Amino acid sequence: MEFPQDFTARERALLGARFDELYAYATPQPARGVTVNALRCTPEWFAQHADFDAQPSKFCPTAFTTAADFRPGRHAWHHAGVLYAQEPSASAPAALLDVQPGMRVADLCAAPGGKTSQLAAALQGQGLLLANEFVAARAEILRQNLERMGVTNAVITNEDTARLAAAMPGQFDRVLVDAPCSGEGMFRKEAVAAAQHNNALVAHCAELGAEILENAAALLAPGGVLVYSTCTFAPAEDEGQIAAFLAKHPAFTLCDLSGCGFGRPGEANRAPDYPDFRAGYTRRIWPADGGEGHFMAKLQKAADADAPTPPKGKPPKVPKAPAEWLDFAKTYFPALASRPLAGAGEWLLLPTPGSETLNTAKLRVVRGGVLAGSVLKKRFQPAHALFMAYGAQCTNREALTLTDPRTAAWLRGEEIDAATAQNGWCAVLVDGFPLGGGKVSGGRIKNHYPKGLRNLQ
Ligand SMILES: C[S@@+](CC[C@H](N)C(=O)[O-])C[C@H]1O[C@@H](n2cnc3c(N)ncnc32)[C@H](O)[C@@H]1O
Repeated sequence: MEFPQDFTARERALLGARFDELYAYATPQPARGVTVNALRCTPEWFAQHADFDAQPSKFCPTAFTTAADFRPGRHAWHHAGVLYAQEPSASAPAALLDVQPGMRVADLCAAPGGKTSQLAAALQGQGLLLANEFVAARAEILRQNLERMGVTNAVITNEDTARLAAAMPGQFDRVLVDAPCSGEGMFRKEAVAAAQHNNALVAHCAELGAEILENAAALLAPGGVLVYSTCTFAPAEDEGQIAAFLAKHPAFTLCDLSGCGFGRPGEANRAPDYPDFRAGYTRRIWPADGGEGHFMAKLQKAADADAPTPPKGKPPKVPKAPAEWLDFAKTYFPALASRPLAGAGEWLLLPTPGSETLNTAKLRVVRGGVLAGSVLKKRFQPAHALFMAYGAQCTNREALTLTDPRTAAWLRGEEIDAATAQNGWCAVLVDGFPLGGGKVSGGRIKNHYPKGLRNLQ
């Protein structure tokens, strides 16, 4: 691997003879893996039933390494949100945040959503997840991924983190900052990362990361925990960033990650201006450790830190549930019939429970719950998202398996035979995991799997 010159000069100066040891990749090909969605199954169930080679990763209990030529995006379990293609070391930061069901969690740099999916899985559908992405097109990809993973309690925003901090100060128990970075850990995976790399990019990313970290600190409740991560090695974005932040914020303490079971401690000569900084409490994954490269730090806000009063938002108007929805829900999803609905343009939305307590009125909200469907010509037309979130609870189901040829046909967008589903709407499932919905008539299921998501291979 040919590294950029500026990078090699800096790292050789910092590491001396250790450069060749730490930058010797542990695998000949870039590491590949999948992270299992605990909203769908346990890692144990996945390990027993996967029909491809998957070895547990040391970086996170729900992550697995896969063969270099495995294409997760073509697997039916990918479509069913059972797994998320994620380089194994990228699974480490979200797991460090120690998210528990019922918490309020914010992921500030969320797209495409690998770590957000892990946070959602840790919440187990209880509590609230604010998933923010600054770049609009990427926020749309984030939405699609969270829909596929069956996340029911996320509010997805497309915002500058400063606007989030102003609207919701002190509101979150956990905050993840997976900062936009100079990507030195991407050199081997993406040639463009090496081609675009220069010292000015590092300085720009360090500045942006510092801004986002400030806003993350403001969003965090007293006693709350923040994880900051990058996929780069640059001191200004890693140890230097965290040391400078701590020097400015006495209400925060650095948590010791040395017991995390992977990687190596952060390095003091990467924050030389801060002799009191405990660099060894932060964590690095070097190429020699089996990942492409990650840095992470965990910070806790003092329990007696000032708790700002957030500005009050207006409670949203709750429209009367249309009869078409109520009839549909009572027939196919009885547990949802009593849930409040919100309007989203021509669509009806099952709002994220608790989201009314967030002051999002002036924010760009991409999605604040699960799209239920729309009323067309006095008939309720269910959304794909409804089946992906609640398909396993649908009263009318067609159960497929990985080896059933109807599974591939369904994902190609074809009509399939119904073996168990009765006339009307039905959820289609593979191994019990949702693959969208269809409409049964005369023993055939008309395919409503969205065209843009079909697996045409
Ligand atoms: C390292 S990536 C996040 C990867 C993601 N956490 C995951 O696990 O899938 C950093 C993200 O930060 C976003 N970003 C860019 N500028 C930003 C800004 N000013 N504020 C917040 N996020 C920004 C990028 O678009 C990118 O999606």
